[in-house]
Amino acid sequence: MKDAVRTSGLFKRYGPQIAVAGVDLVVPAGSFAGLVGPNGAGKTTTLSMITGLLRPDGGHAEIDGFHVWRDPVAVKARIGVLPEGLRLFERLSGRELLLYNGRLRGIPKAEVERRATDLLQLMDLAGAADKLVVDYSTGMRKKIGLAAALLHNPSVLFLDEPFEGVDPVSANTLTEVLRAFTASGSTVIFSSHVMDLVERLCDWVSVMNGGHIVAQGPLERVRDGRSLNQAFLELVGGPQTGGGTGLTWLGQRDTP
Ligand SMILES: Nc1ncnc2c1ncn2[C@@H]1O[C@H](COP(=O)(O)OP(=O)(O)OP(=O)(O)O)[C@@H](O)[C@H]1O
Repeated sequence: MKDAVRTSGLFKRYGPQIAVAGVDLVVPAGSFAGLVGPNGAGKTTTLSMITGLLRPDGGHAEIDGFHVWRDPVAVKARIGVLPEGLRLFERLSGRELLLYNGRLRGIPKAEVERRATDLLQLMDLAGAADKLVVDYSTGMRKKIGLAAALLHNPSVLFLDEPFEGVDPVSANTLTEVLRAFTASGSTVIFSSHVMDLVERLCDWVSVMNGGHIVAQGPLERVRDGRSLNQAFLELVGGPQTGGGTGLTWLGQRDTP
């Protein structure tokens, strides 16, 4: 199977802090892939380097066989990105935001209008299409961000924590959209801390810890007969507290 994403020795350092320590990430085309890891594992830094938002200090990354830093235009035409801390044009309405993004991507006006209407409908945002983005809720922002990332029909979609702050109904809508997207042969890669969600959605998992990939492959192989949560805890090694929190004062009350 062709790989949608392949990195080799990807490396990034911030001063003395090594954020990504030589990552070989592989995601086969058509996968619904989860990138998981504890806080500070290097997930966002890795995704930023693969999507061309951050220049690596070493190693390289390919998308659909195109080199991210040598062939940025070909890569950017193929990817959709929903980054962490999404910045949107707040003074545009949801519809205007999509039309603007589509025109920037070079899609003819009539076609952008058709796609924008379809996506607003699908994301349950048709009623808020003419409302300014600044007045959108967190979940609505995620949905319009995802619509903008899908508008040009990318072959690989990168999502950093797409379900954070999203209510269960909207999460269900996002899930259905993403499932339909991968069913058509496209690839989704998303970072998440929610193991149940990754276990439910993904057929491929990469686990990061301390800037390294510590496990990677089909979900069943990474789980290896355990729940993904258990596998994750064993792989990244939870804190050794002997079963307690060590906070002997927590919950203590002086009796009057
Ligand atoms: N701009 C920056 N300057 C300095 N250090 C940074 C910067 N960005 C990230 N780091 C450091 O790099 C490491 C990896 O961070 P990163 O945000 O990639 O982790 P993450 O896995 O996405 O974490 P989380 O799950 O908490 O979002 C962390 O130790 C972080 O402090």
